Amino acid sequence: MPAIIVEAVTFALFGATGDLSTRKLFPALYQLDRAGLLNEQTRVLALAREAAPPEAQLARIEQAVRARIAAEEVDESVMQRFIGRLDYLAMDFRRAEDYASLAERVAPDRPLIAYFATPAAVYGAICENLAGAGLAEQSRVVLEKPIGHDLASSKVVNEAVARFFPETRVYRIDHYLGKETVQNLIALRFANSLFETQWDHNHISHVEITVAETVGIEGRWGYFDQAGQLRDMLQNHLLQLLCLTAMDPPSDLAADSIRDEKVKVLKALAPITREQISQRVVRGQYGSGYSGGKPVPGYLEEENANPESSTETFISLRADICNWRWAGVPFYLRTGKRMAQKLSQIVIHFKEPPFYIFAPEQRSLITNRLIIRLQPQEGISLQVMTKEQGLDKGMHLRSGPLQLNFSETYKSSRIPDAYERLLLEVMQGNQNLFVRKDEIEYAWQWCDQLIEGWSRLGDRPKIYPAGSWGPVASIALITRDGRSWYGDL
Ligand SMILES: NC(=O)C1=CN([C@@H]2O[C@H](COP(=O)(O)OP(=O)(O)OC[C@H]3O[C@@H](n4cnc5c(N)ncnc54)[C@H](OP(=O)(O)O)[C@@H]3O)[C@@H](O)[C@H]2O)C=CC1
Ligand SMILES: O=C1O[C@H](COP(=O)(O)O)[C@@H](O)[C@H](O)[C@H]1O
Repeated sequence: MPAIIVEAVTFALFGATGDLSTRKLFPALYQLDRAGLLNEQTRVLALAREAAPPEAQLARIEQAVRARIAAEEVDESVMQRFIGRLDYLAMDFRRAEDYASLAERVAPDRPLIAYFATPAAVYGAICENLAGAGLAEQSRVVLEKPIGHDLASSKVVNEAVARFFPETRVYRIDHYLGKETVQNLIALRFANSLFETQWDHNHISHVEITVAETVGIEGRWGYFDQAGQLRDMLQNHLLQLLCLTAMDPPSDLAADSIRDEKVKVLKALAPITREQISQRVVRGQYGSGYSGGKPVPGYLEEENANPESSTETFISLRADICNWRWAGVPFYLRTGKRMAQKLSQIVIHFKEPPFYIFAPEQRSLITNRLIIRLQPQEGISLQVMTKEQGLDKGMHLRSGPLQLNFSETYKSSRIPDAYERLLLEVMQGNQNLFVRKDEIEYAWQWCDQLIEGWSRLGDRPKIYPAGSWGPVASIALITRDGRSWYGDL
């Protein structure tokens, strides 16, 4: 029996035939049902434009769920219960008159969770039409990223939503915040005095945040080419990871206490001037190469590609946080598609001890690092120095890990997908893992200066082979500071 009691809601999924709903949201809802975390009375309304018979749509959803969960996770009785909660309604989200049929299906006495798995351009119309149908008061709205493509356009989206919904009922998704290991950052930092007392410029020399993917752009060229890796990944996921790593301790776990601290970090990010861009930021684009041992095309050779595109599929940069805690501690961020390995990790590099007493030739060995692995093999590893074993060894140092691999250590618990956690939090009315309007806007403000700098400089991305760690210039970026990216093979 689950310890959590979740109230009954009507869950309206706008964009139910889309990629995100099919691959992530319906499977996540099924998993919540399987875990006993959907109230018996909860109903799911699948909404999209396609005028297919509801039975056909429900069969399609069932098929999609089965295809995306492990065989041992298919429980036929849960599947029947889950499908029994669903209803499909064909509507055009921009047409106010289509909302009358929606309103008939919404229980008046329960929260309505309106999840917008549609392009952001439709968010404003959905909000207005929900309000027009008298559904706004009971609704929590969930907005998918990206919110806009720069500061100005994100304000337009946020303002369109704010006309009908107060911030306390707006849930902006950044799915990285739903990942177990990302939430663990809060536990690691603030439930262990061991780390928090070391968490500043006195003890830490630099921090690396890597989110490397092996996938290319493939069928998503149209969307991705308008965005690029800065907008698709850095503006949201990497800056959120930076905030959670760098923020001061919140006074409690209330959503706004955490979000206030994250905003302070974003406000303290040093601008990167046009003169600094070439030294501090590297843009890359993958050329042809190998992925998983197979040859793969370059970005410009993907289906429907514009061969002139200068959109980046990789970015690395050095960020500096201008505050007391982080003065002089660079944060090196990098993220890219078609890289050598799928790997998301935060590496905290601690400073050398203040006085050195061991053999001089061993000095370069001395290093303490905390590695927070988000994916794959979620876990935490602390590299510490010890003495080599044996009578013949003398005081020879070696570096070894204190390791916590979550799936090995906590064998009984499956690691839930980020969307399962986030859907559950919305149903509970908890905004901790969602991004507030000002966070989005400060993050855009910082990214806009980079976009503007590149455009003024006429910067073109540097080509890197698919299956590598990005352009050589990215290695130079960190080597210039006498450091190297941790763990690149
Ligand atoms: N796919 C992903 O992995 C991720 C997606 N996102 C975000 O999630 C959102 C959805 O993305 P994705 O699923 O890929 O997009 P899709 O284009 O695959 O799906 C969009 C859905 O919205 C429906 N829709 C759009 N406009 C209307 C309308 N006026 N009336 C009725 N239905 C409409 C579409 O129906 P129809 O086909 O009939 O147009 C479709 O069901 C986007 O904001 C995206 O940025 C964020 C992170 C990852
Ligand atoms: O938001 C996005 O995230 C995915 C990567 O997510 P992950 O959970 O697999 O790390 C990325 O591929 C996609 O381009 C981006 O829109």
